[in-house]
Amino acid sequence: MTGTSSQIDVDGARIYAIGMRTRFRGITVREGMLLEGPAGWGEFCPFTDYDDTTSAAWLATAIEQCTLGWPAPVRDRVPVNCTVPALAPERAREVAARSGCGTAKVKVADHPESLNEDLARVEAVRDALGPDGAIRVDANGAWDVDTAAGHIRLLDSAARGLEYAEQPCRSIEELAAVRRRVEVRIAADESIRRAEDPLRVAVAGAADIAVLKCAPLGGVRRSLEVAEAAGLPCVVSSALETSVGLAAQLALAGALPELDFACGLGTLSLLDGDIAAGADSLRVVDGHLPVPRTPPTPDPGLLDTHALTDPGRAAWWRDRLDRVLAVHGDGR
Ligand SMILES: O=C(O)CCC(=O)C1=CC=C[C@@H](O)[C@@H]1C(=O)O
Ligand SMILES: [Mg+2]
Repeated sequence: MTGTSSQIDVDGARIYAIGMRTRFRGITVREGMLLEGPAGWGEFCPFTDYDDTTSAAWLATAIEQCTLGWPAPVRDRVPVNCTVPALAPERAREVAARSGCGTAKVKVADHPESLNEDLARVEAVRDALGPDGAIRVDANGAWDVDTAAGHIRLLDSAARGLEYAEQPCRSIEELAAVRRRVEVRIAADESIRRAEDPLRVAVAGAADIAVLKCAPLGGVRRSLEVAEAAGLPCVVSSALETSVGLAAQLALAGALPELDFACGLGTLSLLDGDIAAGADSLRVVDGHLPVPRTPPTPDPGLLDTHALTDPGRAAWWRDRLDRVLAVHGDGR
């Protein structure tokens, strides 16, 4: 079941540009579009380097949100991790300590010579969380198998125990090889969201945990199907959305039958502002986020504050939406 794009107010789409507090994934300004439909607002924010075919899944997620809403959740709130970008140890310690989260995801392998910085960062985060905290690392596919096996062992001792290592290498075959060589659990992220067939990860024995992001998978309903077919414990993780798009990710986390790990959804703090206000703004409290039943409504003042004003960029987004609507093609 999907809604149709003909129900969206394309001309009324709003475009935002919000600065990042720390450069993340090479991004310093996050841009995206907010679309209104009969069920509320949805967010269309594929990263600017994604092509139209890849972006069609992001549009399907926004269309689901603003035309249909989501399946009923089985929980009211979700534990979340704090996300620690590739920062110096002092800043990393502060981010983890201030977050109020018992779990931290630490970015590693930011550049080829990063090992010593990575080790110092996870030590600092362990210091901030104390012995009961959980630490996971994310290498975004940067290592080859030998490097991954070596670095994961060293990071595991520096962290005094890693909860898991996310996407140490690029390919499914490499993930499977690393998984055979280390004791630490392996989570697949890009291997699931960029795959033609996300289920190959489980079949190939490449991961212990599946990271799900509903925007690249094409919506909450589709992600629930992937979770069921994968048969792995799942972690829902954000795509750096405002609260409007984060709400869909939380709807997914809220509807998963089992949720054994904290989710990577505490990312609003990486942005220098939000589009939703008050209780609609999904800021972490006591290491948790609520599961919204309906999409948050953008705040009119914040839509103006964060409106993308560069006419060239605005035209680029409007053209992109038109092209991706054509790819999505549901009879509009
Ligand atoms: O999972 C988290 O803690 C935060 C989200 C996060 O890390 C990511 C969001 C968006 C793009 C990705 O490069 C990145 C990831 O790899 O998981
Ligand atoms: Mg990841």
